Amino acid sequence: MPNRKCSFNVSLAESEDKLIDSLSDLLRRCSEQAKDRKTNFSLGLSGGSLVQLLTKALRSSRLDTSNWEFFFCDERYVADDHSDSTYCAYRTEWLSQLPNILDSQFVKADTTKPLDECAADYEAKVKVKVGNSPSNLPQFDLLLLGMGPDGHTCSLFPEQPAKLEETSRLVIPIQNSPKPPPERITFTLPLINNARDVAFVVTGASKSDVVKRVFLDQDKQFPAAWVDPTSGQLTLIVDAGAGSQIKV
Ligand SMILES: O=C(O)[C@H](O)[C@@H](O)[C@H](O)[C@H](O)COP(=O)(O)O
Repeated sequence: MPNRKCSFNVSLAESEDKLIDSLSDLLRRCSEQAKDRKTNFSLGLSGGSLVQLLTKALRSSRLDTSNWEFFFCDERYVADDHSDSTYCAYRTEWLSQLPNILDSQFVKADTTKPLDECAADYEAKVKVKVGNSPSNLPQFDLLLLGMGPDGHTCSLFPEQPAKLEETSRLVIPIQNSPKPPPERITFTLPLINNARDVAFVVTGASKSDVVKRVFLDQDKQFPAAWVDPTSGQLTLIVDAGAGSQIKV
C-alpha cells in the first residue's frame, strides 16, 4: 500500500446486522478506553446513512452513553431545526429512539453566526472540550466518517483540493460545496488525523470501486485517501457490496 502511515483494519460485513455489530464493537472498545482514562468519550459524527446505522448500533448494543459527547465532523450551514442539518437528523432520530441521550451532549455549530465565525467558534469549542495529544492538538477518541461516491469525506470534496492543504485551522468554512447545501463547516486533516480512532462506514455496491481506490490504491485524487491517522487506528467497516474489491 503506497505511503500510508497507519495500517488499517477492515471489517467486511455480510449483512446489515453484522455491520451494526462491528460498529457496536468499535464503539464499545473506544468508549471503554475513554472510561479507563477517566475522560468523557468524544465522538465525531457524520451525516448520511450513518445516522440510521449508528442509531441501530446504539439501540442494539445498549452501551452506557452518559459520558459521551457528540461533535460533528462536518455540519451544513443551516438552522438547527432545518431538515438539512446533521444535528437535526440525529436529534430527531434519537429523541424517540434513544431518549437517554440529552441535547446537552451534542456540541453544536452556532449557525446563527456568519459562516467564517461559525467555523472559528466550532474550532474553539473543540479546543475547550477535547483533550490534547502530546502534539498539543485536540485528540478525538473516535471519528465516524462516511464517504461519498466521489470520494469526499466530511465536507472535503475533490473539487476543492486546496482545502486538503490546510495546516493551521482545525475547522474551516466551506463555500460552493458541490453537494448541496453549498455552505458548510468541516474538520480539517490535522484534526482528523490526530484522532485516536477513525472509522469509515461505507455501504453499497456503487461504492466498491472508490473504496478500492481510496483504501488499497490510496489514490490522492479522493479526499478520503488523505485520512491517515498519525498515531491512531484506522478502521474500514463495509458491507459486502462496498467491500467487494477488498480482500480481507
Ligand atoms: O453532509 C453531507 O452531505 C453528508 O453528511 C455526506 O458527507 C455523507 O456523509 C456522505 O456523502 C456519505 O453518505 P452516505 O453514507 O449516505 O452515502
